[in-house]
Amino acid sequence: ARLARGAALPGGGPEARATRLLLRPGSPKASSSAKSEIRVTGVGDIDSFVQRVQAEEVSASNAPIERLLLVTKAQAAEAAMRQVAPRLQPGAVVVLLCNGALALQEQIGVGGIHVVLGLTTHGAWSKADFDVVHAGWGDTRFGKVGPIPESLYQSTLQHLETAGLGATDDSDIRRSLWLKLAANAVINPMTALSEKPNGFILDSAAQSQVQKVCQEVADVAKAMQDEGGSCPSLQDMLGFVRKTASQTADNMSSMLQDIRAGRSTEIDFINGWVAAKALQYGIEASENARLVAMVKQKERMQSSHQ
Ligand SMILES: CC(C)(CO)[C@@H](O)C(=O)[O-]
Repeated sequence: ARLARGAALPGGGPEARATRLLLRPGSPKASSSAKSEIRVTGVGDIDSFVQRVQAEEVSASNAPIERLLLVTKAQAAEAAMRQVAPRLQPGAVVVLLCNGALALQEQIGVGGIHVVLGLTTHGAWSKADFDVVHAGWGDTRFGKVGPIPESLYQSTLQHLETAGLGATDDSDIRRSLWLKLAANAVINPMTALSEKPNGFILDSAAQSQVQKVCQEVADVAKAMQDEGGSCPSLQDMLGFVRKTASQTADNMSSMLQDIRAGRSTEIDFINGWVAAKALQYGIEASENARLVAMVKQKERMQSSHQ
């Protein structure tokens, strides 16, 4: 197996290591009979497996939380943090593994906790509740963004490894998050608007728009360089965007999935954040702003048809 899964863990067995999945209050998933496992079906040579979980509403318990992996949609992250905040132990570690992590990091402020930022470029979609298709192989990495005791950080990485997420430590996570933001700023709105899989952005007809969006993201990254981390160049961003699109060529981006399901999208935390930062720094970002307007218009049209 390319990833070590909970089911294969030594000592304690899968039961002892089941991941606790906290669902939002009133989630219909909490009453599902399938809630003790997540079935993951790999496409092509990607492994299929079953991950044991213990799913319950966040309000079902007051048990203190020492380590939290936040994997909500970007627009749901702030509310989720408010719901778990009373349970977070002083010195707890919150690992943010959401699209738009650079934007969220500014928004999510709970005193007395350590934040670790993560990113993943794996392509996946949900067939049904607790039933996921792993459609494109990618990379998952984590990094420190503030002071955190080294032993606590290392043990958090160990937990993430044990849970099967891989534990690549990225010493320049902000740089990697800028690359990921460029991939999301290009792939997500362009595939949502064209209703095509991720490979669409590799078409020659898409190149001038890809270039414009990346140029604006690179300009904002450069302007914000003083806020920490090194800054990827435009060429680095273009290379990363194309690599991600070819690794996940047949996958439907999360934004296209949201549009098709009549849900709100993460556009405000991706292109919307780039456009807002550009305004703040007096930089031109009209292509990102245009994509925000078009995706919002499509969101409204789709939700009125649901
Ligand atoms: C990497 C990515 C673009 C793959 O589809 C994913 O982050 C997504 O869909 O949001």
